[in-house]
Amino acid sequence: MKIQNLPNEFEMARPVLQTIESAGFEAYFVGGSVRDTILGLPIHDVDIAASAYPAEIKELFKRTVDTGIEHGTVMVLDHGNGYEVTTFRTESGYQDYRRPDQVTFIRSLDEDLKRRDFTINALAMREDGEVIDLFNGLTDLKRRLIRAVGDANVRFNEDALRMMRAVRFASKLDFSIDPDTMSAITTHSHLLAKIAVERIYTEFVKMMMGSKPRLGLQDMCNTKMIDYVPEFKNYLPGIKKIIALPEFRLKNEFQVWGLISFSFGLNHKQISELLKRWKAANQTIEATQKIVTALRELVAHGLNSMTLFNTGQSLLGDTMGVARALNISVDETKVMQRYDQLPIKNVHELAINGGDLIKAGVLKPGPELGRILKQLQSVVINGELNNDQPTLLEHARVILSHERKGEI
Ligand SMILES: Nc1ccn([C@@H]2O[C@H](COP(=O)(O)OP(=O)(O)OP(=O)(O)O)[C@@H](O)[C@H]2O)c(=O)n1
Ligand SMILES: [Mg+2]
Repeated sequence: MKIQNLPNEFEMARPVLQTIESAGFEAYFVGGSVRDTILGLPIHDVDIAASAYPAEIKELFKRTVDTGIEHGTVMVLDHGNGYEVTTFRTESGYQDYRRPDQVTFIRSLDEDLKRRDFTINALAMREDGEVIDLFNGLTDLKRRLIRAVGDANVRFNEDALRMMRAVRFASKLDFSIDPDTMSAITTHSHLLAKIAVERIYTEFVKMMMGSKPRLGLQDMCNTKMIDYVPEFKNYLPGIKKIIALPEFRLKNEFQVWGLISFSFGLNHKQISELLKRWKAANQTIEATQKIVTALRELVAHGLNSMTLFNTGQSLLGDTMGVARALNISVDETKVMQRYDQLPIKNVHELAINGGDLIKAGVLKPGPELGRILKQLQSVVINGELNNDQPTLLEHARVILSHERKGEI
């Protein structure tokens, strides 16, 4: 098959392939970009595989970076763009079912394609658009099937993460998993316990952001993979709840963890514990906590102004996204209108700051300042007082005098 009208990303990279080929080597586009182009999906980057060894690639181009040279990958810089060129290789010395320790560079495309995970990922494309398809990947793309290259048991023994990749691609592309491949996943699901949590995290989040996340979770349950993700231990009822939801789409990582934490019924501390076990970034933990707080209020009595303020516009958008997924009915326009009408959107918009309070002789520098400012901020946000400096100075004085009287 020959693909006509290649997306621009391929056109831009074409000179790199031509340079390699004119030196007498072979070069192809490989991996996800070929798969996604045939499916008519947008692509982000192109991967190139070549028969030239890394040292030979480096001789052919003026500017290269050794991004992963021990695995055969050299980044070629061309017209301001970087292209990863990986030497054809076989992988050996897989240790503990993780990524290979050793790779052997080879000159044969066939051997390189043979070591790849799924038939739809084992396509190679020449710079003119001609597709090399040794394992019926094109048929599987048409049948919408995830099928291991060769013996699925061998593929998953080589790299157990591939089992998560199978459910990730099935969810992302709305494909089914070939029965032999599925049964090999069930046989080897325990090997997932050996995989670093960070690698599972990436695949899991991508799966949840796919078009069929519920099927992905169901597949993880059916194959028992879920039992070997210790981060989900004790949360099976929550997972079942998500599977029982109507079909949904999530836009980003925050929405994924928001949906999960809400469905698991977690409080802030539990969210932090769960996500720390997943080695999530602090930003993700905080965002998830805010989304869950907002969701709880939405369900209970509607969002209060302080929560609108604390959540912020972008995470409010994510909260609406999760509410939609959870089938919680919300008047989204009204929520956003109320946010737009908040008297201040961030702490800098408050008409008074610590310096002003000190200058006016209300307070001395110290920890009291922050506390009083927080109170002023909250009366403004709740609409109890106007956001102007004299009013707020006066209110600060009132708070302090009440407090002092209270102390006596
Ligand atoms: N555990 C893995 C990871 C990758 N690959 C091969 O390396 C290619 C590139 O890997 P990667 O970029 O991780 O995946 P893509 O298929 O390109 O998907 P994505 O859209 O997520 O980049 C895959 O297509 C596949 O041929 C593999 O065989 N086994
Ligand atoms: Mg890729």
